[in-house]
Amino acid sequence: MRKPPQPPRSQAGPAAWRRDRLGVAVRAAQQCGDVWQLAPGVYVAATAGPCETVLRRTTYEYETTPGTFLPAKRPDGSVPGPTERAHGHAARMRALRPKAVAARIGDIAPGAAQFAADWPLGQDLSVLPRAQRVLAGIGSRYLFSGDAERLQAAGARLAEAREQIIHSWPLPPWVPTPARRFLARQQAVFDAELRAVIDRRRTTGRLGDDLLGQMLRPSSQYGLLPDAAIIDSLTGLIVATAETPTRAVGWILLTFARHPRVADRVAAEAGALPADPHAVTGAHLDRLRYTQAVVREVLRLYPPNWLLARRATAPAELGGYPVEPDTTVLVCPYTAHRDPAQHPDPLQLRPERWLGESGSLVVPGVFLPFSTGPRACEGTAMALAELTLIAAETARRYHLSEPPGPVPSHRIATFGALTPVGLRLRATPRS
Ligand code: HEM
Repeated sequence: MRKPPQPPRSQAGPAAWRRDRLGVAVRAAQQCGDVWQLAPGVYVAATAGPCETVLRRTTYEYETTPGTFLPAKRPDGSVPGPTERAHGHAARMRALRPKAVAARIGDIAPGAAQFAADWPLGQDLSVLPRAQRVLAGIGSRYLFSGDAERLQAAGARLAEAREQIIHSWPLPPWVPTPARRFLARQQAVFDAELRAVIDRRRTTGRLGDDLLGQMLRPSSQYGLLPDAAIIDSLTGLIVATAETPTRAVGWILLTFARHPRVADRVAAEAGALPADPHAVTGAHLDRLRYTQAVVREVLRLYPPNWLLARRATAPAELGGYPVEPDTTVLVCPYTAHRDPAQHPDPLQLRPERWLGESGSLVVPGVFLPFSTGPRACEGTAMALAELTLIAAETARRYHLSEPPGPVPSHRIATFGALTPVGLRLRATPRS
């Protein structure tokens, strides 16, 4: 059977992969083209066409692998059926679709402004932990409004437990490692807190207009969503609202430090935002066109999920090669985004490529930071809104710079994500 090309072992064997995954992926895409083989039974989709095919055919010929936000299987081994999945998706999207997000900008903007306003001056600040705290706060408010405080602490511990699992050694699933026991304990605490909130809202009849409220409402098509599905969804969402956007904030702020002229233009545009963040509306956000272009350009260059994993469930074809069931297919937005056929001068930061002649936003080529197809990111609109506001509020207050001296401001980690680990930046007030 015809197989995709495999780069020489010295360049892409297990040792090279462990040392420098990103470098291996970039070189292999240059040498081998659209689809290449990392190991027997592990294919990598490197360019736009194959990446989009795999993502769009997920749930048909491919499935997501465990570890993504909404697991295929519950911890008790039960599997939500297709109707329950569709129902859960519809309930979440009632609160996450672009119009719903635009209507709740007033819940997002104060957190974004606070992130900027509270930046401690005169020191090299460790950016990611602070961004994570603020994003977790914005996320919890969006999910739980008045109950946010109660659930945020348990949610943060759950996210921490999940992080430990991602970075622990991959032992068979039945081994009760300390990290797995910690995760199970934190999941139980979060479940109990959330159940208490759900019970209270049902008893009082005040379901709420937040995401939880949308999930508690019956749908005309499906009726009431089972509690297990609500808890699953909110477990995934509480992690999703803080985890990936934190990395994106890191890349955006690092970009400001390295491209001061881009930051200046964002700052000028942000001057039109109301001084009171509670007064910010969807219309204000819409007008931040250049800032939105910068956010997209940074996500193109540094997709926080640079490699997405799928498993073939049925015979398929990819880039002219047959794919057998059980093959792992890795989708690489990082190399797809840096293909000159999609984005000319792909290594250059050029926010203007996202702006059409009339200044409106356009999509100039492949753009997969949020994936695409049936399992694409449900939080795209919310993420773009909060990243745009955090970028605008920070740039309008400060010049950012990397600490001087021989120590790098961050190191790039690519284990399950593309992260500027340990990123430190210094802020100097504008004017
Ligand atoms: C910069 C910010 C974000 C990025 C880059 C991002 C990216 C992604 C990507 C690539 C996936 C697909 C993962 C895969 O296919 O394996 C995904 C899934 C998901 N994201 Fe996001 N995300 C972001 C923020 C958010 C936010 C703020 C939320 C919630 C409000 C969210 C909710 C979800 C959910 C629920 C899924 C799972 C969808 C499913 O499995 O059907 N994400 N995200």
